Amino acid sequence: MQFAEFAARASEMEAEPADLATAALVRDLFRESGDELDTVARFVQGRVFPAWDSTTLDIGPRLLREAVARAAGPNVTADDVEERLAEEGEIGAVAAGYDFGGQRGLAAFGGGDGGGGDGLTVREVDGTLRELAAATGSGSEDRKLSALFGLFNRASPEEAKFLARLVLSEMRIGVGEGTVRDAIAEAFLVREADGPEDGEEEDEDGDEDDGPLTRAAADHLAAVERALQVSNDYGMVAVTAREEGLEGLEAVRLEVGRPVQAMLAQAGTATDALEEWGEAAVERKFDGARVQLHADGEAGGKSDGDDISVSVFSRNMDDVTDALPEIAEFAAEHVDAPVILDGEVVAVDDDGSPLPFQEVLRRFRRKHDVDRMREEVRLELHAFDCLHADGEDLLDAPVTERHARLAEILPEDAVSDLLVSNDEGEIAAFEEGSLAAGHEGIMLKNPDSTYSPGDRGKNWLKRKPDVETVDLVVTGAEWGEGRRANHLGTFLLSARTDEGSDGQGNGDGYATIGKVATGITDEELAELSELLEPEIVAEDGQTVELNPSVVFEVGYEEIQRSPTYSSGYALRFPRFVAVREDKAAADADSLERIERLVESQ
Ligand SMILES: Nc1ncnc2c1ncn2[C@@H]1O[C@H](COP(=O)(O)OP(=O)(O)OP(=O)(O)O)[C@@H](O)[C@H]1O
Repeated sequence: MQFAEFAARASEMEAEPADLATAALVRDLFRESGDELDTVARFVQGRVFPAWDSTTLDIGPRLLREAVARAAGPNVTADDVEERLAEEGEIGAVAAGYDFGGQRGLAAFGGGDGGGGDGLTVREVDGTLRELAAATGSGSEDRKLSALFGLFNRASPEEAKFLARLVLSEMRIGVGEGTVRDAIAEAFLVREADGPEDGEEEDEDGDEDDGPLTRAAADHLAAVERALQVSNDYGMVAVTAREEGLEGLEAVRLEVGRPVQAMLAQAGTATDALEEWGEAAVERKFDGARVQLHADGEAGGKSDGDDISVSVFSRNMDDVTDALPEIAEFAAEHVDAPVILDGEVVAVDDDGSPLPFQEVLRRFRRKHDVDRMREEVRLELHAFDCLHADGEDLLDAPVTERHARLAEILPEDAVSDLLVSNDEGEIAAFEEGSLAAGHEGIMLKNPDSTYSPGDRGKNWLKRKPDVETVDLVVTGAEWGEGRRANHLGTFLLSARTDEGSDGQGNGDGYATIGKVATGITDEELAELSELLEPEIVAEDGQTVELNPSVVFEVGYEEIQRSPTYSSGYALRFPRFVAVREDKAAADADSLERIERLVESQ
């Protein structure tokens, strides 16, 4: 498929306000994507790699601006691009405003169709971006720049628009995960289930989708959803649906080495839990960072441990194996068959008492000096779930069975204690013991519930007595003054507003709610500046606008209604607690949660 064709379809999606009609456009695109279906299914979501793969292009807005400037011709500088960005508000529109094709190079000799002359293909764009992601070490920035320049130089304005957005992983075409899921089902499954559809073309206004789904259609949608949950690979699932239908989708299994999304919790109490389920599976809530352990070994047989290879993934499915060698070593030592385990890594002091979770995050971030850090911050694994053991997927097994499998795999002190009880008093005593031991609180789980990846449902409740903090996205900042002049000093915080819509953070997905400047040491300020500077999208005097990517945990005294910020709320006495390295912008707290917090004040 020509990239120009893909860009034209993306433009149609961008112009289409109705979700159903957008899904129909995606469906049609998928049906016509041929060999490039897997890539197209990722591109529509602004992804080059599958969701489980933590490889990134590692191209910040600054590098992209430079590439755009270079392709736009000798008279255009990165500063000019930045200026236009301040006017247009987003890089796709800026890129579409330059006439790359006519400038120079191959395109000038190609067909005279405004720059798409020597036809970029979807495959070629994908290949180049993948190569560019693999570039590391000295000179890699230059190589990235020239590879990007090469792409833009051959792009028409429409192609440039979506290329720029793809590079920043933000397509802004209203296509979220749900849309892609529906489009896969509709493109390759639902039609069969609903019987032959002669007048398909006439149905394109989306009317056909208005009625309730037929049973078969609902089952097909569920099969796609399930395959996606298990694999986190939209490209592979689309191709499987097309090539192997329902049966193929049902055969998609967990794979050791391919992380799945973590199951999440809501806040709740023992009373809530017992009312709902009759009894609860209660565990300590460890105050650390979530990890998923994948150990590969000989299925079915006890190996001697030498041929076990272990990967450790963070809550965002980033590979953190190298930063946490002792966790991988621990697993390699104890595991002798393929497993996928879920748990929490906690930092402990010399007596084994838990330290605040910020200490763990210092380890997660670490790329250099891992050995020294290993001495400084001791880590312990507390595993609480088992998703796969020895060739068997356990997602559909109940909590109690999964826990029992876990207890067979790891030594007792690495496995969370589990109390199954219907007695509030007994649960309260367990909670007290948990807090006395320095843990954060307790987790209450529905003993019969299955493991639903990525779901913040009602089957896991968390209970912690501490004052609430909120996790907010940093969307802006101000340069400091005096001795802090070289650092970003005051940070603008936003809550997510996209919950339930396209889930992608597209468009105006964030609403401001306050600024934080206190609670930050000089050393932290320097680190924060380093972290945030590459995310600067626009600057105006002291103020900078940031690409929403870094999440702060922030304490506060109260949340008030306020016209100052776009959320309609303001944090009173906000205090920086930590960077939530384990969270992406999409995991930050939503405005809906803020509203709930306001109600409960
Ligand atoms: N026994 C346990 N079972 C499940 N999760 C646990 C347990 N102990 C600690 N946790 C941690 O608690 C989290 C559950 O809360 P939630 O899903 O809301 O994540 P979160 O947003 O990181 O919350 P928090 O900031 O409260 O840790 C899990 O992600 C996990 O990191």
